Amino acid sequence: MAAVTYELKKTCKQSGARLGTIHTPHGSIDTPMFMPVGTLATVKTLSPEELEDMNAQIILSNTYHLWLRPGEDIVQEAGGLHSFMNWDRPILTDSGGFQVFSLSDFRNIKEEGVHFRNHISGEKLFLSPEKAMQIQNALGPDIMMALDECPPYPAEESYMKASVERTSRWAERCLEAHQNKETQGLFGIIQGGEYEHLRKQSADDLISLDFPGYAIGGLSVGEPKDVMNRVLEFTTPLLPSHKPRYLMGVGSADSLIDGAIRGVDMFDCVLPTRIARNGACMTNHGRLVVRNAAYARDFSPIDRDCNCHVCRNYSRAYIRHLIKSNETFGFRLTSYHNLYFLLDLMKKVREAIMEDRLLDFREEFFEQYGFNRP
Ligand SMILES: C=CCOC(=O)Nc1nc2cc3[nH]c(NC)nc3cc2c(=O)[nH]1
Repeated sequence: MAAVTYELKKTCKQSGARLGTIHTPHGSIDTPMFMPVGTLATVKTLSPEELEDMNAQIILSNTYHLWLRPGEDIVQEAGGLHSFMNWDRPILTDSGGFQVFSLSDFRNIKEEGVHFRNHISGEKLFLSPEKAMQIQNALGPDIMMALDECPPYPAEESYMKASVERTSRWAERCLEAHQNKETQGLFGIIQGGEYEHLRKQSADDLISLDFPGYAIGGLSVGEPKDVMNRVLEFTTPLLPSHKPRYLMGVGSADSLIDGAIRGVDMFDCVLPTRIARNGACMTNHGRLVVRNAAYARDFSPIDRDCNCHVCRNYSRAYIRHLIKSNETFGFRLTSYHNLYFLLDLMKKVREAIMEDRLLDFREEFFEQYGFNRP
């Protein structure tokens, strides 16, 4: 029995969107869905109980970061990530190092793997497909990601072609090195940049390896949104409809809706918790920077149309005061609200697909949120 399976439940009549359920050893996940990011085995400032309260179905953690701190051996001795962080729902690990790999000064990609610097100590490190699998097998997530190269944007077509071919060879090496096939699913990552024929080549290579799910990589790396949407338009149809599709690193409200419309099932992004720590909040009426002086005497909730615990119990004035005072509780309140907002948005997206009205929902949401119309 495969560790991770996907059940396609309904295809939207208005668009390429679909409803499904991903079954994993730690539970099932209704899609399309958003994954809160817990880089160092914690979704910053929030407890597992709070994540369950807001109906987070799955969270993401980072291979590279946990390899460095505390080390996958310690997590393994704790019984794996679920025991270590007291989270008994599904977990997905990605590299989390794509910034390090692509941005670090000393970064050298060879056939055997990637050489780069530890972003904390500066010491030289080496990560191969086999090492990435050994770390993830030790961490014990329900879904692991094959090691790939995420080229910078833009990239020369010749560079991208060579990179896609190496990523396909690395994907095969990851499959060979995979130890716990019965309890951990391994997803392949499609690359190819904005080149349609390279996306096809990458998809064909990885589909032939029969992964239980596929990620669309190489996006949300600085390209304009219309480029991302165009790449999704011709890439998602290349992927099997009976397997999940995961768009890596995407998490703004408009991109989640536009990705779902194009057939994406899974999303992750640090955006909601990262901007929260800067005192910025996602609301149904656009972004609200609650630390601004304008809110000093504003005793209304962050978002009058949000039903979360924070919006029902705390005011903008109070949260602004905490953020300005650098009070941890302030960051907890903005982080809780932002994650709730995106998880609730994906619930509304699933409902809209069920009622075959996702494009209408997009119009309404974009209008209310103030996104410039297409
Ligand atoms: C164990 C190794 C598993 O390898 C990976 O996780 N690889 C990988 N991660 C990404 C992360 C991204 N975040 C964004 N934007 C914020 N774009 C991303 C693109 C990629 C990508 O193309 N590949």
